[in-house]
Amino acid sequence: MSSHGPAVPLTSRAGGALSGVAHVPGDKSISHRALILGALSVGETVVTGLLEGQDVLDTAAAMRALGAEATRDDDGTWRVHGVGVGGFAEPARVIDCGNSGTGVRLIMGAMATCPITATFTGDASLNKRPMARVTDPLALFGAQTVGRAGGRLPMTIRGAENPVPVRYAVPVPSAQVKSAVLLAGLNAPGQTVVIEREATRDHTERMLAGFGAEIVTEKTDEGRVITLTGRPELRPQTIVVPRDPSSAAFPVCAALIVPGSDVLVPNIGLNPTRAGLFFTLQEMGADLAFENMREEGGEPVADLRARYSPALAGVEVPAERAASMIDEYPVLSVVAAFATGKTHMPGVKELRVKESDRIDAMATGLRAAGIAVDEGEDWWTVHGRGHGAVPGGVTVQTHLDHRIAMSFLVLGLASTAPMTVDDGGPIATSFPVFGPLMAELGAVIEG
Ligand SMILES: O=C(O)C1=C[C@@H](OP(=O)(O)O)[C@@H](O)[C@H](O)C1
Ligand SMILES: C=C(OP(=O)(O)O)C(=O)O
Repeated sequence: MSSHGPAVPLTSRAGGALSGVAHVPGDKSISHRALILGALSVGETVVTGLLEGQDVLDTAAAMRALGAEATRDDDGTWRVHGVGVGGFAEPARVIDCGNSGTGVRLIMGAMATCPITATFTGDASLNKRPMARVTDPLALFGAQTVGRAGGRLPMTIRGAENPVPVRYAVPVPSAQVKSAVLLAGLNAPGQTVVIEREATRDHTERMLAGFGAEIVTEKTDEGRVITLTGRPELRPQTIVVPRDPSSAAFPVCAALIVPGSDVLVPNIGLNPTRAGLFFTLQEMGADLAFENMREEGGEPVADLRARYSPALAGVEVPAERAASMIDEYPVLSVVAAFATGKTHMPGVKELRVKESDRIDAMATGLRAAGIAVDEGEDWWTVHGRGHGAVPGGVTVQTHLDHRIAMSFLVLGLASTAPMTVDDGGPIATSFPVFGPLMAELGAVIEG
């Protein structure tokens, strides 16, 4: 949906220890992919634990617009009746992906090798984000695109009538670009090869294999070389979506900085291509444990236990870890404010093209809250003040960015004075139960 109604200011304040069990919702990345691959298989895919955030609901609506069925049972189970690889129907209306880069980029990939035309749009944030990174490789398959200047939405894609397979080295570390190319490759006869220098989240590869596609990943000097054989018959699956590590990050980080806290966040997906934040927090001295490590539905899963950590210290976050924690830098920068010393975060240019320019949004808000931040095009450094020494006491702008909103609300739970965000509405895109879940732990967040 392109807009979420009037702005919803929210204020958080220090109100005592956080404790209890936080059941965060399903993984956003896996939820999008479950709907899209379900729509591309023949028969019924059953999904439990799907994230019912607006980003994913917009992808479900898009799958319906393209001819698949996607329905929800009363108990929250989702059923997708797919149309098969290459079977998408031409949508009668513009496809509105709301706030979701993942949704629009993966769907553009999936339709680009079908002989249909579709027009995509999004909200004010999504319509500013770069799409050429996806439409450039899609053109190699034979798709044609007309969009706004700079490769921005709204944008119309005419899918290739006779798609050809592609060999493509992804120029930026992006799972969305990699996934768009692989999904386009599904309906191209022959082998599509995607090469990525830095490993990004591999849910598309894992799930394609689960649906029965022939897909092989080799580690070479060039990086990861992923080869997909086109035109498979995808077999419908039963998918149990693990809980989202990117959402778990918020109660975990809050527990580390609020004195006396002890929080358990169960069943969190810990795919190594997603878990970088938790290792970084441990390096900073966080009291964070992975309990009950196991494998569920092809993904590693654990229960996270986070306790107040009075002696956090700033660290150098290795640039090569960036892709595995790219969405977690905003909340890491909040923890860094409560640590002593500098936390330096290099190799993070991609943060500038998310729902907002996340380096700019966080640096501006942190400075207003009394924390020194240095920044360059692809790095930033937070100068921590330590526990009890973060002033807060300001209103910050969230720029239609859910992670900026949640990060500053976490900061306000431990700063000297309360923090207000101008608009908490976008939180519903990825973590619709953030407010009640944090309240249940004892957090004071008021509208
Ligand atoms: O593939 C995905 O599900 C995602 C990939 C990442 O984006 P990029 O591919 O742009 O890095 C991430 O920021 C986003 O939240 C989800
Ligand atoms: C970057 C994000 O999402 P997307 O790119 O799907 O909008 C995010 O959820 O932090």
